Amino acid sequence: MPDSDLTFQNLEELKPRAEKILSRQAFGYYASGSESESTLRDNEASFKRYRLVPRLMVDVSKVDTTVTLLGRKIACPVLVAPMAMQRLAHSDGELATSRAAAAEGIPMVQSTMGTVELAEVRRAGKAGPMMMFQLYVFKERGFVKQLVQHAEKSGYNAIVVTVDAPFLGKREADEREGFKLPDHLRLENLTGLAEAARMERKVHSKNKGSGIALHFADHIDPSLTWDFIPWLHSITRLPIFLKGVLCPEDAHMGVEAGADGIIVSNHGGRQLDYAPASLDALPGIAAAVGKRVPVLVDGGVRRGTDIIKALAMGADVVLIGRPILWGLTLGGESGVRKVLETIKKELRLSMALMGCPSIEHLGRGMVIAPWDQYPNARL
Ligand SMILES: Cc1cc2nc3c(=O)[nH]c(=O)nc-3n(C[C@H](O)[C@H](O)[C@H](O)COP(=O)(O)O)c2cc1C
Ligand SMILES: CCCCC(=O)C(=O)O
Repeated sequence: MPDSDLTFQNLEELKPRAEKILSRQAFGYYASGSESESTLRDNEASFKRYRLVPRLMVDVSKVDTTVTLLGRKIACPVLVAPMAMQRLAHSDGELATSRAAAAEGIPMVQSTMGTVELAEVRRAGKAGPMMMFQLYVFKERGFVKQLVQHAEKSGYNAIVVTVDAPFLGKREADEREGFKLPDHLRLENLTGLAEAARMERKVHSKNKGSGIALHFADHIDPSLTWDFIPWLHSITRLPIFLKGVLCPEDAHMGVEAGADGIIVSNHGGRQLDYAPASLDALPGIAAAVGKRVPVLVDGGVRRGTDIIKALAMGADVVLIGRPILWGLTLGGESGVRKVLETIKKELRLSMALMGCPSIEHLGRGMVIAPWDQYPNARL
């Protein structure tokens, strides 16, 4: 597939361009949310509801976007969100994303459901600051143990357990299109295991409806409870982040159960429709966590100003999902690099315009919610 023209101004213009290149099945799988896609739309819409109040007369001749996560310095407070099946977008798939993220000094989170084997993806990103492995919890715990320990040995620096998916959400585009993984691709982390052969058949199955939803229902454990976290700690030394938290009480229970990080997320609007927009859920969760562990957020981050809003409202780092897949579709490694470069540049300029020479200058007072008063407003 020839790489297309990589002149673009911003991340918001990429989706229609990727749609022209991808198959209907692949675009539907990547772009869609669940049911009426209310949460999917609300993720981006929520960022647009908040306003920023710049501060003036601060020396912003130098702007430092770096932050520290798990003791490692990263180029800016951004991670590449875990996303399955990246070879649907480009033949280099996860390898391209991993190289691009490393070159930009940004950590990638690798999905369990990758189409390149996890150790290869880690090797491709060895020049980067770190990588995390996203875990889906299979009913077969022996398999989970093997997967996690393999990720640890391969050099991943943290485990991200996705806790919002006891079943896959009802994604009607996938049902309509009968979404399956094409025959030339494999879920490479699941091969070589007895269990995997049966799973693979399901993912490629000729059954009507979404192949991945069927796979999920068969093999992912919907009985997961908080005692899973101490068990996971018992089989790995890696820090454990929980992804998919939307309720302050769950954030608190997660930290009590031993989580080393909380990711506020509604899975890009792909799980429970009418779940709150991630940004709206964030302040309550940040308050409940109370700086005991890092708080991350994803869903709808498309602009440098979105990163500023999320950080000012209590996040330490954001994750970016779909725009990475659109960049990968357009131009493989170069496409992903351009996406990350673009948002980094926007972040740097907006920080300067906000009067923030470094990330710790960002605070709640700089963001106005629709229900807040403007500073010193006279009614
Ligand atoms: C195509 C696609 C595949 C995804 N696969 C996974 C996955 O394997 N594991 C996971 O925890 N989240 C997965 N997610 C959710 C993302 O990690 C992230 O929460 C979401 O996409 C962020 O929202 P955004 O796309 O609006 O930036 C996936 C999202 C998309 C769009
Ligand atoms: C079977 C792959 C599921 C990946 C996922 O989490 C998603 O599509 O949202």
